[in-house]
Amino acid sequence: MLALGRLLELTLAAREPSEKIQLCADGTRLQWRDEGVLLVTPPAARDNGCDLLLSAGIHGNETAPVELLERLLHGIAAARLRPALRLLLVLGNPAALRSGERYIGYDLNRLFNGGHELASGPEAARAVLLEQQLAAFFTDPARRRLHLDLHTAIRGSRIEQFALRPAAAAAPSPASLAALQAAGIQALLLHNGVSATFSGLSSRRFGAEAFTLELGRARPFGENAALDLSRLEAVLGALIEGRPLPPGDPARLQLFAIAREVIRHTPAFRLHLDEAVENFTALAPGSLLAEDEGRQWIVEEAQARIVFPNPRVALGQRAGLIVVPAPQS
Ligand SMILES: O=C(O)CCC(=O)N[C@@H](CCC(=O)O)C(=O)O
Ligand SMILES: [Zn+2]
Repeated sequence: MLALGRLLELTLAAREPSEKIQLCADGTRLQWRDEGVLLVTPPAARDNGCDLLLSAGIHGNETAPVELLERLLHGIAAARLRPALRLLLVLGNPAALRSGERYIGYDLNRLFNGGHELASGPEAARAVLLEQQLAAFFTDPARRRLHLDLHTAIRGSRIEQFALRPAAAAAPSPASLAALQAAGIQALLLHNGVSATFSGLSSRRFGAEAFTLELGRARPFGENAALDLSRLEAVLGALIEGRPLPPGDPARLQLFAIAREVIRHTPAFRLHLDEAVENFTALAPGSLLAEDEGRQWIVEEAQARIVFPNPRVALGQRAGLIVVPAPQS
């Protein structure tokens, strides 16, 4: 195995490779760009004009997607997978991956699109570095730009695998929706405001078609055997090699809009949901969902469901999303 094929091992050990550039047997070039950031360039004759950013580990306790990227990279390094596009692989938060925590000081996925200006410490520095890496990767406006940021969720979910799309000028393309469905994604949540997330950055600043994928529940390294990511792996393998993707049916994706964000403003914040309540659980109309000093969140929306309920977020951060079904376009 080429040393640069061991991106995860190097990153977890906080080691830099002695050689920063290596060639795979099929002519693919691997370049270590920085800690946890690897650029994969195909031979020019195979390049199909697409720039694909695949990221995982933006949250350090979300390991299944990191293991998935590692498997893909091993395939590339061994020339079993022959890339036909430029690919940037990013392990988002190396320090948090080493400690197995969601984050060290600040949630990295709230620090993009200018969010780092109010923060400090390892995540603020990492957000700046990742923005620079994206600026160096997405340079040619003539190339197709895609970003999939892979996550797992803190809680169980009535819909196990789903995607979130940052607000963007253009509606998601039918081809992308078909690809998501083929990859095992069952639902899509459409953000409606500026997101300080990594996918929000690639969408807003670099015009990439970007999605955050939620791929089951967050567990430590080595404990992900029960999670089946084989459909996503097949789609990513085909995308990387420029092969036709497995067929998918966009009509089978459930669409949701974000009706309201519940924000924890003060230490007095209370969320009136049991710890066992799963993502996409229905919320009873008229019920008191949360309260904070002088504020109440009462469920007003028909067919509302809760996603990412978390009363322990930092002050000023999102403690849950109230989502509602959106019309299929
Ligand atoms: O399970 C949870 O509460 C959070 C899981 C997670 O990390 N989700 C992402 C979603 C990002 C987006 O809205 O695109 C996050 O909270 O950063
Ligand atoms: Zn996450």
